[in-house]
Amino acid sequence: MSMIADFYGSKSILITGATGFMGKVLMEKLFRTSPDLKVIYILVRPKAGQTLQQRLFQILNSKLFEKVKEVCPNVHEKIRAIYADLNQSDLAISKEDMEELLSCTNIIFHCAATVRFDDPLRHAVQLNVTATKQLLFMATQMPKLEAFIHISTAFSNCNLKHIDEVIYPCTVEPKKIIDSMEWLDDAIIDEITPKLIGDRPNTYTYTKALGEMVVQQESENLNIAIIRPSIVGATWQEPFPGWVDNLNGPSGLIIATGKGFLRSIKATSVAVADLIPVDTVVNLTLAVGWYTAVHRPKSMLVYHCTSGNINPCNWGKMGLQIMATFEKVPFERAFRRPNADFTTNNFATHYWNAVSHRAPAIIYDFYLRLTGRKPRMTKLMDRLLRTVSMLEYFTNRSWEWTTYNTEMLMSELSPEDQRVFNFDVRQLNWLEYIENYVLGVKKYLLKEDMAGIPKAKQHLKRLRNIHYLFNTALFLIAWRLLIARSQTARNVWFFIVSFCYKFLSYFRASSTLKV
Ligand SMILES: CCCCCCCCCCCCCCCC(=O)SCCNC(=O)CCNC(=O)[C@H](O)C(C)(C)COP(=O)(O)OP(=O)(O)OC[C@H]1O[C@@H](n2cnc3c(N)ncnc32)[C@H](O)[C@@H]1OP(=O)(O)O
Ligand SMILES: NC(=O)C1=CN([C@@H]2O[C@H](COP(=O)(O)OP(=O)(O)OC[C@H]3O[C@@H](n4cnc5c(N)ncnc54)[C@H](OP(=O)(O)O)[C@@H]3O)[C@@H](O)[C@H]2O)C=CC1
Repeated sequence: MSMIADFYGSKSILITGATGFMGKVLMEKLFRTSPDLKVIYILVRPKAGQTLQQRLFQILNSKLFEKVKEVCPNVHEKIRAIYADLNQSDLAISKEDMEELLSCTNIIFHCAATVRFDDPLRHAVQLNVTATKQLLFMATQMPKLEAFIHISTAFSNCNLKHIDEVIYPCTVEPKKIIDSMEWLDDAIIDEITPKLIGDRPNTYTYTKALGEMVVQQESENLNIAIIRPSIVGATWQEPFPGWVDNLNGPSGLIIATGKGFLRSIKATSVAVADLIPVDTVVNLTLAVGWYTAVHRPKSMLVYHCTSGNINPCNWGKMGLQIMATFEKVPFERAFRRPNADFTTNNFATHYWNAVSHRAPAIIYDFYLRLTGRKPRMTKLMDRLLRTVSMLEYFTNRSWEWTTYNTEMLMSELSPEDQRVFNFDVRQLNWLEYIENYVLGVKKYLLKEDMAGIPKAKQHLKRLRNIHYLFNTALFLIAWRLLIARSQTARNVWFFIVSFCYKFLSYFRASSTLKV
């Protein structure tokens, strides 16, 4: 019997960010392992013309929830979508909903955040700091609350090389930052942002660090824990391998590479690619929720959910495996043949961006224009290169995260819980995981059918022939230009042409003789 599953069996759980990548997997696992749980409250906002109920319907009817429907047929009755907007200072929760949340909630999983690297500081502070503070304030008024689990990121202190499971203070207090956002105008905020974020690469990592400080300062008598995952990737095992539903982290780059848009990136092959499967993060999160509520540690614990220190994989190995999978299962309608060159050199990066990325995009747009269509490739390429440049910080460094608390927790679990809520990444086979990841991207993100693989392979062969033809034409043009200027080149050219001519004449003569 799983103690963790049993624990959640009778609880009312509040999840923020339930419509996000991690939130969906968290809900799925909760329902699958504890189908008797009382209720899951999810804080949702309407989005893209969809109401709360439509969004919920879409999630529950997705492939991810297929197994849940078997073990918990009345799952829709156990989810309560509550209107909330974390962009608003009071979270915009109605009075009635607030009363229900305050009186019933047993556990909170706070996953909502803006994960955009370049969000304006004001917005990132609102989502990742102020909303967290507001939620903590709500938590202090919940008489039945047993644990508050805050999802942060392993990169909140990416300005350090060695990171322990402790909160590192930022130079300016979160309270001061929150207050200043109220009276500073956008232009001034933009101006001071680089000074505030200091040696962190973006507003995301900075505001997640501020969020951790808020959690520490506002915890009062709450039972709180913080989880810091590294780069969250597709599912490893549960509910099935390779599930992914957004372009963040490596997923977008896998598409860009597989479709042949991106052929070279600035990355250090030997740097650790600290990926962690989303189901591993979810298993740790649920185990932490149980441990925090039942064992009530004296101080707030931080748990690192990383892979690099115990089962490292580097970008080089990852790139090779991604490419090997493209050979077996290519993506459909690729723009160019996939290629993944990793370079650390700035000059080489600029060179490849010009030759391998921008030039083909310009040529393709020229072709689109000639055929009366709207050019779009240059714009897409600019966006892609911007995204890649933002990820460069993470593909050219390695970090050391200690995982004492995570290991301690593993030793506290029963063998059954270690199996059902497995977060031991030592068992992860990277080659298998990456292959499933690429397959998952193809199936669940690109919605491509496996039956289209022969056609995709044929398309790649055609692209290879076009590539050869293009290179030959380019060589001949260059050569023609050269012989116009150099006597030696001209002599060599005439020698080759006369040689070919003689060879062809001999061939023709000998075949006439045979007849
Ligand atoms: C061989 C291969 C090696 C693989 C090698 C992998 C290295 C991978 C390192 C990861 C390292 C993370 C380490 C931190 C881990 C955390 O803790 S953070 C959580 C993860 N967060 C992220 O990854 C967020 C990154 N993304 C962003 O911040 C924003 O999307 C960007 C990059 C600033 C782009 O902003 P934008 O130009 O306004 O674009 P946005 O509106 O978001 O989207 C525009 C278009 O680009 C597309 N797009 C968005 N993001 C992406 C993307 N990542 N890729 C492609 N297209 C994208 C959108 O679908 C959209 O397309 P359309 O709908 O217009 O057709
Ligand atoms: N993905 C990763 O690589 C990593 C993620 N993390 C952390 O994990 C957590 C979850 O990330 P992930 O699932 O990947 O992120 P997603 O971007 O997929 O999900 C973010 C969630 O937050 C919600 N949200 C954002 N703004 C608001 C708002 N104004 N009001 C209400 N809800 C809002 C989103 O709702 P909506 O659907 O309406 O937009 C969505 O449900 C975050 O805290 C992140 O910092 C940590 C390390 C790595």
